[in-house]
Amino acid sequence: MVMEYNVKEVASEFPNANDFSKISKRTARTVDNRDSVEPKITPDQAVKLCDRNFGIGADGVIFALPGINGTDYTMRIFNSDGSEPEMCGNGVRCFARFIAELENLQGKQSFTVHTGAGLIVPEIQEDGKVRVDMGEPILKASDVPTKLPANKDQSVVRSKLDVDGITWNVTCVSMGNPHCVTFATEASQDLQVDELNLAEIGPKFEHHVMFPARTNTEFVQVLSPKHLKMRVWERGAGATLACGTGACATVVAAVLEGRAGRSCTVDLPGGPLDIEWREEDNHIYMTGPAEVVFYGSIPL
Ligand SMILES: N[C@H](CCC[C@H](N)C(=O)O)C(=O)O
Repeated sequence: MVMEYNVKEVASEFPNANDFSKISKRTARTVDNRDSVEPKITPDQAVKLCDRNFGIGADGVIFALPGINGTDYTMRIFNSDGSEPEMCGNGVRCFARFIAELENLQGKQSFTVHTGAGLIVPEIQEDGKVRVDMGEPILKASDVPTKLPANKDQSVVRSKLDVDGITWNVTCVSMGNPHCVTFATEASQDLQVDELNLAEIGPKFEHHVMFPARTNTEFVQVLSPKHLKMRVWERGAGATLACGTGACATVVAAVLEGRAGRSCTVDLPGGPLDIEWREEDNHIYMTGPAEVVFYGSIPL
């Protein structure tokens, strides 16, 4: 027997199930899961929710669960293909805004959130933007993970990667989830990111044998040492309009390759993010918007 649930009923069933969308143009649905340690919808249902033709449409589904080991909350994510990543940078800004709405909090707020990438601390600022302590980047090749041989200490920096006959220069960074960042191919030292066919090359990076957990891939153009332009093909979601962990990985890669400073604005198709890789604590801080733009419903 198929249990037909209209998402509104699901919402009424879970009175706080809500839809937070278009966070920095990365759309995410956030589910109030504070009363249960297991996600209230399955990965298959998340795929249905995310479907842009027969569902509401999103890049992923985020769950606000009870905290672990003293954190305020736990965040879990299902990508639009149903896979579960360790972390979602734009998603954690959705999460913070969602919690503030649920708990009717006003003004400056910060939360401790347990994630697959460890402790993450989003803070809603007076101007409404959300600043997130994204923790430290993970650079050890085997921890990204990548099978590419380390070529700078234990990390992969501006290394060669053959993708379907084209040699790309890549730097590999984990923000809890894997990222392959490229600024150039052997033949073209400066990418014109708007000219790239992401649908064609994205999956070849995502499923490349050198990335045993698949990878998110960022294609980057350096506009200045403080200003980068990036397009992303996301693991489990495809081409999205923004990727928070990807923007953080991009700045780390730019610093490691000597292309930019530690504080940059990263322009994504969905809007800019301000990223700082702070030398004092080696943490990365991401600042960007978070807003509700529409609600939807779907029978599950
Ligand atoms: N697709 C990503 C998860 C979402 C991360 C990204 N959208 C972000 O905002 O950080 C992955 O599988 O690692």
